[in-house]
Amino acid sequence: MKGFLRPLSVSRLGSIRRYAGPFARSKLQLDGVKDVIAVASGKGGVGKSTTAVNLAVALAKKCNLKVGLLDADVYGPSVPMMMKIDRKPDITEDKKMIPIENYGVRCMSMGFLVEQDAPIVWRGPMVMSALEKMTRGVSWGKLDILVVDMPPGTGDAQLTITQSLQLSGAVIVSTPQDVALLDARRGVKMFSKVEVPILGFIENMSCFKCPHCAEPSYIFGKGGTQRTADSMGHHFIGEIPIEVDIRTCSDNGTPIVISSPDSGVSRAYCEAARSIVKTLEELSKGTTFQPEINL
Ligand SMILES: Nc1ncnc2c1ncn2[C@@H]1O[C@H](COP(=O)(O)OP(=O)(O)OP(=O)(O)O)[C@@H](O)[C@H]1O
Repeated sequence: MKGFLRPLSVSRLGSIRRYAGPFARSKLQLDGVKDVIAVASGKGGVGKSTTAVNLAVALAKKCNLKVGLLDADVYGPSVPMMMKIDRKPDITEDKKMIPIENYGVRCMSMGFLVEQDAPIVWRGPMVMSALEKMTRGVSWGKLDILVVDMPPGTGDAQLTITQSLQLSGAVIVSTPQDVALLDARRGVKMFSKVEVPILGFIENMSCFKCPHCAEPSYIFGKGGTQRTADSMGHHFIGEIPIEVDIRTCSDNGTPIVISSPDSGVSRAYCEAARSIVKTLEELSKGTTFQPEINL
């Protein structure tokens, strides 16, 4: 798999010019890292971190890739708990942090650097500097994919990441609920503005299957994410149901892909991981289509 290279159309060049403002600086390519993908959601609490963690583990364990996980959600870092890591990173001689590995994934999170229950009450510039440290200041080593768990929303921190890191693409996570999908659309537009291809949508919490009679309940609505992806001309990667085990495994620090690798949900995460790898390969060969979006 190679880093993403895409010829720019005239209209895309136009949108670059529009955004050649204060953020216009060369994007950081992390040494030895082939692809960097963002896992994002417009709305908070839709399961973006859960998805990022399970995808990262699936990419490492099922696709046999060298994988890193950057928890860029500086205000609410979840990776330390979800990946069961509770120590501080070691530092190299040239003062770079060494990511901490668990379940075959090299992780870095603001949560490694602050006390677990300490509130992170930073203003914009501090967030920017923290993000800078967690990207440029980390010795990632050789990686096939670095998965970035983005902060929710489309504000300063998200823009900084999308404009300073050379992202190969973004995965959009949403529940099927209209209010989440509205924010997901905003997220897609943000990535389009900064020329980051959308790898596809994942629907999280798609339905709840009754453990007694297996009757599905569509708590947040049915099929909304697929419809949104279709309407925007993007790929629908797949759906993950709402299951108690997903939540308990996350809380225990053993992602479900590790604790129940043969479960239907784990298979769904692995399929999603394979689909993402395939799309990255197609993007690197220039054989996939990215729709133009009216911004
Ligand atoms: N498919 C699922 N089934 C059951 N619980 C889930 C599922 N996905 C996520 N959760 C639970 O929902 C809560 C929110 O998930 P998560 O922290 O991944 O969301 P997020 O979008 O990253 O949130 P934030 O906006 O705070 O970053 C967590 O308690 C998580 O364990």
